[in-house]
Amino acid sequence: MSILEKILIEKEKEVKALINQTFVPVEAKKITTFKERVRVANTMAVISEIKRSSPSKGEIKMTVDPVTQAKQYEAYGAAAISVLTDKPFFNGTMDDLRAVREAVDLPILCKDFIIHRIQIDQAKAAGASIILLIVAALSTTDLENLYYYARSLDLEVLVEVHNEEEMKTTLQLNPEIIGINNRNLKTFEVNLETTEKLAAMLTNPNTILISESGMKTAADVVRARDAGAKAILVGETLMRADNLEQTFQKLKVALPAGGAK
Ligand SMILES: O=P(O)(O)OC[C@@H](O)[C@@H](O)c1c[nH]c2ccccc12
Repeated sequence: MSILEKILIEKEKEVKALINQTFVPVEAKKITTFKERVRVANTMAVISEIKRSSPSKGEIKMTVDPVTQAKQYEAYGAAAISVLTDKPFFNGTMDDLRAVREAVDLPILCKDFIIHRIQIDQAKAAGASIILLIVAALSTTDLENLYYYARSLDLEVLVEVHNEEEMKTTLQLNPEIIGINNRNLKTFEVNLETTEKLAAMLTNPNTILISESGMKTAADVVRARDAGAKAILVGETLMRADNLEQTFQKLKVALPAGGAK
């Protein structure tokens, strides 16, 4: 059984426990959307992730304080913050997201494996403004239903793909934001060529393309940029950075002039 299959079994259980629960919403904040931030940016937008551990890397930084980390991300110019909220495999919690929401004024991505509307309700109540839909984890019908449900709640949606077939499915939906995950969630293998290969399939020039996972050096980011990415999603490199300010400087490469739409 692949790790993704194992995770999805756990998610089914979590969803059962969530059904019929109501969630107390955090106080509303007026936040500039991720899409708008990307539109005006002239450097690569960095979605900066809070990730204590992962199935592929084990412990990354178990002692991290999500609020302190998020405030630093904001200070050094993150475009959005991604908070892993999955507990069994990534040691995150929805309370992390809630705390980060109160501490910063950036868009927040709820990084989880969403298979049911109730998780979207929960993420929204905790203060997420972006949710993730992983195409590999969903049937086409569920993908569509969850996508339109999230949009109806005014959430931004990051649709994540890893191969050509998933990209084809996603293009039917024509979402505003597509993330290409360089990491295969079934084997954990990371290959930056994935972004280059799948970006070439994009048809709508207004789609915001995000290259996800495995970004370490400025050269990696330049590759993603040259493939058309306007944003990168970075976890481990930021979590392990000794000097976050310098790391952000390195990752925020210039975008081509007039490239930002
Ligand atoms: O730590 P990295 O290699 O910078 O990766 C960040 C992010 O892309 C990765 O955490 C991720 C991408 N898609 C996911 C889906 C579920 C869990 C995690 C992920």
